[in-house]
Formats: sequence, structure tokens, C-alpha cells
Amino acid sequence: MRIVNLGDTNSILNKFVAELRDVDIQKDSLRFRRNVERIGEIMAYEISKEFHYSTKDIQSPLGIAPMNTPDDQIVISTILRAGLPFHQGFLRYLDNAENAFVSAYRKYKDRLNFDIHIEYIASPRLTGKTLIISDPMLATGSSMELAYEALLTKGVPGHVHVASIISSKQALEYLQKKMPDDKTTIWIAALDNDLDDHSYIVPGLGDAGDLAFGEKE
Ligand SMILES: O=P(O)(O)OC[C@H]1O[C@H](OP(=O)(O)OP(=O)(O)O)[C@H](O)[C@@H]1O
Ligand SMILES: O=c1cc[nH]c(=O)[nH]1
Ligand SMILES: [Mg+2]
Repeated sequence: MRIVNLGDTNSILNKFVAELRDVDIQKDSLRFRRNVERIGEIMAYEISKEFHYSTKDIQSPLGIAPMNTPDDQIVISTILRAGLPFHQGFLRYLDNAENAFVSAYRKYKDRLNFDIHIEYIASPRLTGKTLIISDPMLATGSSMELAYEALLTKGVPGHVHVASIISSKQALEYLQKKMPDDKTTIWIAALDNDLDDHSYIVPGLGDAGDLAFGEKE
């Protein structure tokens, strides 16, 4: 399985991730959502380099230009709710993509222990298509694993791109065991070493869903 950490290369992406993490700047929820979107836009561009291209003759007003454009049938999927602005960023660049949505939430048994529950899925048929599963945070990796399994009920994609902003080392190790080696690429913008007692990424950024949309009951 290929893992690409776009944060390893110095670019403006790192400033957007730094602003998501910054305890003062992240309080501005409009800026938080917009930074998540912008990272989705950058990742869409980077992932597009892996698509399959063929040359088409494009008629301009003055002549014919041979242009290499992608042929993949792309499906962008995301995990509610923190994934919504990330998804929007991908959709801004991948104009004709189909879309899928999965819900996943942590149901706490007590203060520290929880199960992940999937209750909602809306997806087109995925057989043979290029599937992007976007979620800004990979902490334990369980939400991604279960969302991926739920999406597989809609067909087996040709290739899966898992796109995340901050991943823990634990999540990457976990997903490498759970997803097909030869048909999965994981794209991240930052890799963090630790999880705390509540399985939050450290240093991470806190709760991405709450920062984007407000606290829930
Ligand atoms: O890798 P995991 O341990 O499964 O944790 C990561 C999940 O946590 C966040 O969602 P959250 O459960 O906070 O839901 P929300 O988006 O509604 O806030 C995030 O968007 C992932 O879906
Ligand atoms: O660090 C984490 C873990 C789960 N969900 C988040 O939003 N952040
Ligand atoms: Mg959350």
C-alpha cells in the first residue's frame, strides 16, 4: 500500500494545516472550514496525477489542440460530519465526480470506551470506479475501516484513495492490515505519533467536527 504524506514537501499546504491546529486561529469556524476545503482542493489536484489519461483533440476557435484529460469514473465519498468541508474541496476540482456519504459516530459505552456506529449510506454503484474516501482525521482508523466496508456493499472499486489531513501512526498501521495492498493509496498532510486516553490524535487539532460545526449534545 502506498502512503503519501504531502506534508513532507514544503508547500502552502503546511500553513493551512498549521492554522487548523492553532488553538487561537481554529476558533474561527469559517476559517477552519475554509482551510479544510482548501486542503481538499490541493489533495484533489495531487491525487489527479494518479488518474488514467488519454489524448483528446479539443477544437479551439483557431485550431485543434491535443489535450491529455482523465478518463476515470471518480466517486468522492466522505464520512459525516467532519468530512463535509473536505468533500466540498474535492468536489470543487473534480467537477463531474459522483458522490457518496457515510455516517459514522463514536457511541461511548463509558468515558473512555466506544464503538463506531454506521447508520447511513448513500452511494452510487462503485464497481471498477476510482473511489476517494475523504475524512480529515484518522485516529484509530476504525471509522475509515467501517465506512470502507459499508461502501464495498455498493461494488468493488478499481482503486481506492484514502484522503486525510492528520493521521496517527496507529491508524496507518491499522488500515494497512484492513485495506487491499495493491489497490489502495493513503494520502495525508501530517502524521502524528500519539493518541490520548480518549483516542484523540496528539498533537492533532482537537475535534474536527465540533470545530467545523459546533459542539453536539
Ligand atoms: O479513526 P477514528 O478513531 O475512527 O476517529 C476518526 C473519526 O473521528 C472524527 O469524526 P467524529 O467521530 O468526531 O464525528 P463528527 O465528524 O460527527 O464530529 C473524524 O472525522 C473521523 O471520522
Ligand atoms: O483527534 C481526533 C480524533 C477523532 N476525531 C477528531 O475530530 N479528532
Ligand atoms: Mg467529532
